[in-house]
Amino acid sequence: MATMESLIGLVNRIQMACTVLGDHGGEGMSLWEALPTVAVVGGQSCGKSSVLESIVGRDFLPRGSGIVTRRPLVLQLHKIERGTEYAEFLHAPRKKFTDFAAALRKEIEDETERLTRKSKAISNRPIHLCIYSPNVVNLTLIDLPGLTKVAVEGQPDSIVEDIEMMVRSYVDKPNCIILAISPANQDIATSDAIKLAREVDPSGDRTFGVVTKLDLMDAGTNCLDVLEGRSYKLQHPWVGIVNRSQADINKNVDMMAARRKEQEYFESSPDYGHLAHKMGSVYLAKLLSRHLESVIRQKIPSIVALINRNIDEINAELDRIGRPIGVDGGAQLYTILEMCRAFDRVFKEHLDGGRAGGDRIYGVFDHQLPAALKKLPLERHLSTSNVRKVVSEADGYQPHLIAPEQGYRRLIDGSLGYFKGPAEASVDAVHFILKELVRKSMAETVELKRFPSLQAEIAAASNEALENFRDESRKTVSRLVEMESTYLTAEFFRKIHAESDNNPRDIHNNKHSTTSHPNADRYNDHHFRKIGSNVSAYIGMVCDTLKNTIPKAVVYCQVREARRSLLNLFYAQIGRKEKEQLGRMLDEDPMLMEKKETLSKRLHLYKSARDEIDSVSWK
Ligand SMILES: Nc1nc2c(ncn2[C@@H]2O[C@H](COP(=O)(O)OP(=O)(O)OP(=O)(O)O)[C@@H](O)[C@H]2O)c(=O)[nH]1
Repeated sequence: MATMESLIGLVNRIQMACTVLGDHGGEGMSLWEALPTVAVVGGQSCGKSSVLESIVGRDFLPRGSGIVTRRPLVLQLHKIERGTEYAEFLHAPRKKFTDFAAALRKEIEDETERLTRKSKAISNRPIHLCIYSPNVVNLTLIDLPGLTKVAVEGQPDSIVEDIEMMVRSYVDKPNCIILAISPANQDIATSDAIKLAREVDPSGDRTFGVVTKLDLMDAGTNCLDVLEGRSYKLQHPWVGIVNRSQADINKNVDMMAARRKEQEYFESSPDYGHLAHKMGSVYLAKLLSRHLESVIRQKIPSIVALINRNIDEINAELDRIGRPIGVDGGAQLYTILEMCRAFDRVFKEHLDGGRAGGDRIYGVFDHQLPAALKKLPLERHLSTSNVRKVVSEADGYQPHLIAPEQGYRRLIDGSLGYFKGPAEASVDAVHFILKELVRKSMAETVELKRFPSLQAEIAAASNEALENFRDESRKTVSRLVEMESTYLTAEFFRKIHAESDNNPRDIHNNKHSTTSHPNADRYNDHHFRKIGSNVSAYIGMVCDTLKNTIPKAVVYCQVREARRSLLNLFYAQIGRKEKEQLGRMLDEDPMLMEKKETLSKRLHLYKSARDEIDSVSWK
C-alpha cells in the first residue's frame, strides 16, 4: 500500500496542475472533478473559518463582517517533518509567506479582490494556497463562501443564489467529501449545511458532520443527540468542536493554546468526556486525512482510466489540428530552422544524388553546351569573304606587311563574341534546374506541408539567392570569355608561322603564301582562307578550353553556392524578425495556436499525473 503522504501528496500535485490549467470543473468530466476533495460548507458565522484555522493550527483567514470568503480557497496542507511553517500561493509561486496573521491574510484578501473587484461579488475561480507545516496532516480542503440568506449593503441581490450555486457546484460532485459545519446553539434541523448535504448526499456517505460552538450552548443542554448520531444519521461519526470565542480572538489567544483548551474542554466535560478522544479539531483533521486517503486509494483506478482516456482524446485532437509550436520566439525560431534543415536536406539529396535532378546539371555541360558551341556561326564568320572584309577593313589604306595582326585580332574578337551566348545559356539552364529543384524539394519536405507561409518565404529567399548566384556566375563566365580575347596565346600563332615556314610543300604549293609574298597577294583568296583556318584553329583551341572552364565556373558560382548557402539569406532575414512575424511565418492562427497550446499543456498535465501515479510505490 502506498503511504498516506504519497497518496494525498499525489492528489495535491494533480490538483495544483489542474488549477494552473484553469481545469477546475465545468464542461465535461475534468480531472479535477475526478479527484476527491473536501469542501467546507456552512451558514454564515457557523465557525467555518475557525474550524479551518484550527485544523491548520494558525490564524490566516480574512476576517470581517458580511461575506468574507468570496472565492473558493483550495487549501492544501503538507506535513513537513521539521522547520518553520510557510505558505505559498499558486498565483505567486516562489514567494514564501511566514507571517500568516498579517501578510498571508492580506494576500488572500487581495487575491479575492483581484478577480471580484471591490464589488463584493463572488467568483468560481479558486485561490490555491499550500501550507507546509509540522503541525498539519496532509489534507486538501476547499473553503467556500458561507451560505447566507440576505445580501448586505453593497452586494448584488443575486449573491444569495450565487453562493448557493457555487457551493452546490462543488458538493454536487460525487467525489466531493462534504464537511458540513453547524453551530451547536442552533437546531440541527435548520442547519444550512445539513440541509444542503441531505439534498446532495441523502445516504450520508460522503458527509462529515461537524458541530461548533458546543461551549455556547445553554446551560443544562447538550449536543449528545447530534454527536451520537441520533438527530441526524450519517455514515461517518459526528465531530464536536470548540473554537476560540470572539473574546479569545480579541485577546489573541494563540492557536496552539486554543487546541489545548479545546482538548481540556472535552476531557473535563461531564457530557462529552466519554467522547473526548473522538472530538476536537486535531481529531477531525486526522479523521478527514484518513478518509481522504482511503477514498483516493479507491479512486485511483478510475482516475487512471480517466487520464488515459483524456490523453487519447487530446492526442487524437492534436493529430488532427497539428502539434503546437512553442509560444516563445525562441521555440518558433527553432521550429523554423528545423524546417529549413529538413528542406535543405532534401535539396542536397537532389544535387548530390539519391533524388533525381543533379544529373540534369551534368546534362547541360555534357550536351547542351557542346551542342550550342558547335552551332556557333563561326564558319560564316571565318569564311574567306568575311575574312577578306575584316582584314581589309582592319588594314585601312596601308596593307599589312607580314601577318595581318589587326585582322587576326578582329577576327578572333569577333569569333569569341559568339561564345557569350552559350556561356550565359549554360548559366541560365543550370539556374532553371536549381529553381526547379527548390520547387521540388519544397513539395517533398513533409515537415513543411503544414506551413504554406513558411514555404513561400523559404522559396522566395531561395530563389533570390539563386538569382544572386546566377548574376555572379554570369559575370564569371563572361569574364572567362573576355579573358580569352584580351590576351591571345602568341605561342599558337608563332607555331603556325614556324610550321608554314618549315613546310616546303606549303611554300612550293603556295607561291603566294603570306610569309613569302604578303604584299603581292593581298587580295588572294588563299591568303584569306589561310588566315581563316588559322583563326579557326585558334578558336577551336579556345573553344575546348571554354567547354571545360564554363562548367567549372557555373558549378563554382551556382551549384556549390546553392549547396552550401542557399538559405543563408533566409537565415539572415529571420534573425531580424520579431516573435509576431515568426508566428505569422508559421501560419499559426492565434485562436488555433492558443487551442493547441492549451491542449498540449493539458496533455502534459495528464501525462505527468500518470507518471506521478505510476511513481507512487505500491507494495
Ligand atoms: N465560543 C465560541 N465561539 C466560536 C466558535 N466557533 C466560532 N466562534 C465564533 O464565531 C464567530 C464566527 O466564526 P467564524 O469562524 O468567523 O465563522 P465563519 O463561518 O467562518 O463566518 P463567515 O465566514 O463570516 O461566514 C467568531 O467570532 C468566532 O470566534 C466556538 O466553537 N465557540
